[in-house]
Amino acid sequence: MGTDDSDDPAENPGPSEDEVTAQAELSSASQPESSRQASSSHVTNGDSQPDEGADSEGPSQSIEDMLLEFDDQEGLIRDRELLDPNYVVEEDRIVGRDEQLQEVTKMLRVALGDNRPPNLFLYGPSGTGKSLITKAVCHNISRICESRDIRFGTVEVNCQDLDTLGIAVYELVQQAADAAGVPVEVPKHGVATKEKWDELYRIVNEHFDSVVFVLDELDMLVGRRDKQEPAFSRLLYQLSRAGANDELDAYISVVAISNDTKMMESVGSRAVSSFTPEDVHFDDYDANQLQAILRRRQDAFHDDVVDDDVIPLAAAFAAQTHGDARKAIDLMRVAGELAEREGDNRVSEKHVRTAQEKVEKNRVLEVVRGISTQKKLCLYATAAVASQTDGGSARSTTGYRVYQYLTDAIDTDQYHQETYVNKMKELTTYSLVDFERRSHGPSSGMFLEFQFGESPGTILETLREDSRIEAISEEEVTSVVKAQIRNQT
Ligand SMILES: Nc1ncnc2c1ncn2[C@@H]1O[C@H](COP(=O)(O)OP(=O)(O)OP(=O)(O)O)[C@@H](O)[C@H]1O
Repeated sequence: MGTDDSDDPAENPGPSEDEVTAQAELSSASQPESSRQASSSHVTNGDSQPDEGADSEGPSQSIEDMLLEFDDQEGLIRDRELLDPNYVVEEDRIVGRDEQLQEVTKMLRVALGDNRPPNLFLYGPSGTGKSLITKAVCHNISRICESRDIRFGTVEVNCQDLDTLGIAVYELVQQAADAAGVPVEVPKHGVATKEKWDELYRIVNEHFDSVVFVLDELDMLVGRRDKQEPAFSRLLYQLSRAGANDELDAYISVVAISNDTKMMESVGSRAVSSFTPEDVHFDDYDANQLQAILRRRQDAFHDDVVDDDVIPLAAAFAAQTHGDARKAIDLMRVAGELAEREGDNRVSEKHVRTAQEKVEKNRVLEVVRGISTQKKLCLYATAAVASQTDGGSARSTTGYRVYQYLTDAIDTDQYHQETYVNKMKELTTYSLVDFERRSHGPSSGMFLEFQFGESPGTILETLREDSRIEAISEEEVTSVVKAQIRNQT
């Protein structure tokens, strides 16, 4: 292992948080001085009457007055934390995951006896409680270990935004140092990945008897494309091998979490032989389970401000995709915030419906913002087909023909059908689209049938925000799609 994996992202990840903040500051700095003064005088003035000679089109109420008025409003939400998807709720609010709770507890409890727990692979769609169950069990183990004088630590990283193995190892070092309450003694950039591993082993050996490494969204850690083995596979190999060898005195266990049920198929053979996890599967929640999850959080709102049909409707919307509890909770939060903003004194069905549109659009936006133009064209073609079929699904063969039309229309490169299918399959990791392999009888070939998690209309609308796609006539795409659907055998 050398510097080869250190910190150069393989692709340009887009503007960093600092850059975005800097841009925001720049744009406020580039406001004309007069307009900045005008708005600040409103803030400090506190007088709701416009100054004499002031622009009669200006706001009728000062910002300060508005702020104070909002501050006086009671609001409908009393405990926002309960509606925050990153907040780890107490055990009595966890519903419908008894089997998984029992399995994870049974396996990790070994740490209580000062022994090495097994490695685990937790898989299933997003929002099905994988992180929550892991955190809840580790939290309890940690409490009991404290009373038994066992130095137990949980080192948790989310791999979603980690570009390379070097960055991932540094993140582990940082989290381990945080858990131990010590400073990190290796730089983030400019050193070989091996030095970061050594720092990790040093911190773990000096401060812990037992550590559980939780690697959330591990399949997203792909690393540099010129490497034969994905970065997550190399991370698993190194970490689990160190656990079994002399490098570490502490007992370590790795909990790998992924939405991709097939992730283990991409793990290299040497990693498979050292990682050998126990699998725990998390299924989708059905609408009843989602209702039960939401009911246990209803006290996030003040008493008697949530209409009876709000929870069943939010649960039904979330169950439509794949039973994502995060989405159900998000819907409740956004519905509550909308009701508050509109000055309503109850959260009602109408707020949930508006929240559903908003949440759906945000999720699509989040995914769509980060993908290449080619992937956008694949997605647009497939969603355009799905939007015109009764069941809202699209065959890959039909989608590909529409994709060809789109690439011709904007005169850009055209992938082969196989690459189009692979690009679409890659989009399944975001739960935006799912697929099944199908055939239309023994004499016809195989095709994939894509099903959308969000409404195809929302996906199309969002993608049309890209000027290259917007330039393609919507009517023409629709007529091409209809003709291709008619030609399906
Ligand atoms: N069984 C449950 N009971 C109560 N809340 C739940 C349950 N399952 C999930 N949640 C809540 O839903 C949200 C998402 O859960 P979690 O982060 O555990 O999902 P995940 O399966 O790890 O998803 P991802 O793969 O997207 O990270 C969290 O706010 C969590 O508290």
